[in-house]
Amino acid sequence: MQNLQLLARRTFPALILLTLCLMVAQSAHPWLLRWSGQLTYLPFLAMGCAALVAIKFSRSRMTLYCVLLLLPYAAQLYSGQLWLNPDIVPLPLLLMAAMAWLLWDKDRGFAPVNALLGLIQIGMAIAIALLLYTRLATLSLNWLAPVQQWLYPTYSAHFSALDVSLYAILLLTALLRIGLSPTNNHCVLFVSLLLLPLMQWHGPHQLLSIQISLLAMALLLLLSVILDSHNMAFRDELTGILSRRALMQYVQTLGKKYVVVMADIDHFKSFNDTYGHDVGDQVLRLVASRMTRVTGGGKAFRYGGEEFTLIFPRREPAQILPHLEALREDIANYQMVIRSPDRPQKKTKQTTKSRSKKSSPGKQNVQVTCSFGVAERSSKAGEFMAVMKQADMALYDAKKAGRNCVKTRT
Ligand SMILES: Nc1nc2c(ncn2[C@@H]2O[C@H](COP(=O)(O)OP(=O)(O)OP(=O)(O)O)[C@@H](O)[C@H]2O)c(=O)[nH]1
Repeated sequence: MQNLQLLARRTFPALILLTLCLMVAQSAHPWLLRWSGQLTYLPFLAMGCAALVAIKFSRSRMTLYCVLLLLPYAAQLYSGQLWLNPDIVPLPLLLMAAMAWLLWDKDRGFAPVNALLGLIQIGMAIAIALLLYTRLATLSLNWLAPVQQWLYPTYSAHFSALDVSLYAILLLTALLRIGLSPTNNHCVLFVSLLLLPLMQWHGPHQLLSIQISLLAMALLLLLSVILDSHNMAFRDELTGILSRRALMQYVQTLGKKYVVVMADIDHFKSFNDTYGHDVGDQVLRLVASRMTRVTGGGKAFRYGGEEFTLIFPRREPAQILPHLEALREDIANYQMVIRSPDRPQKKTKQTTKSRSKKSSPGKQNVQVTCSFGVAERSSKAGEFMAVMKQADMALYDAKKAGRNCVKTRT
């Protein structure tokens, strides 16, 4: 479910942009037509820039995608409608097979051996698709009759029923991949795949549509690299929430009134010792996701280790305490379902308040608690670091008071 939400969030804006571009191209506004002659080389330039940035960021797949997307465009410019010749297999379809294959692979970088491996993979994917296509094209595929009927008469000059079926299969495999791993990178690569059927379609203003879509795609590819780099810099890798670096940048924007909360998972060391580091990581992710749901205008960051920082701008401690209590209870009452650790559990003395009970096989329900220390910016503690120190001392008070509670320092 979470994957689907991510997928939709990361794919729809790109799809909408591409659709708008196509609509603009199809409108064939006289102004656009006047400029269309100048657009011939722009897609090469834009995709070339995207490829260079991708190389800089070691995105080997993205670089290959840029090249593969330009191939049918170049073929169209320089050799006419190569793929409409019935003796020749559609080039975009073959390239889509290579791109769908690459989507399942990982970025291999540009070391000569890896680059060679990448090229061999592309060659193999194209060869297999070519073989399949030529074999299937000779068979009588009666079961494709409904597709053929649907194509006739609008699209049959451009796509055979076999083409449409293979495009659909390739798109589904690509969709499955991004469904399983909806990273920014995968989503934008998936959207670029969708341009390939367009390259085979030979309708009105096709060249203009391809040119504008390629320009938009180059922009999207560039944006995805920037977004991913931003995420790497400002999001915590393990939990996905904002990181300490993001916190330090955020505090620059704070006014004169705010509250800082330091939160810490109780007895996390013994939790790690009991269940293993991997389960500890799962718990950190779960606690982090609860922290981000804090109400009352708070913003959550992972400070480091099992410590989190919450910032409440323009608030006083009295205003946020009910929200912190709600968060503390929410975490304490939450039955976290974790995958059982592979390694056998060590018998440890029950110093931890983390309780566990068996649920379904392979899964366990565990509960963890957190302690919170609160401090506000005041004339005594004017600098952010001083306020944070106060919050840290309040956290220490909470630990001393038995944990799973909220303490305030003024
Ligand atoms: N699994 C996992 N453990 C981490 C991570 N970062 C820090 N830790 C562990 O968190 C534990 C922190 O333990 P302590 O600082 O002793 O605190 P505690 O056991 O939570 O005890 P109290 O804070 O006093 O309640 C250490 O065992 C660290 O190894 C992480 O990213 N993943």
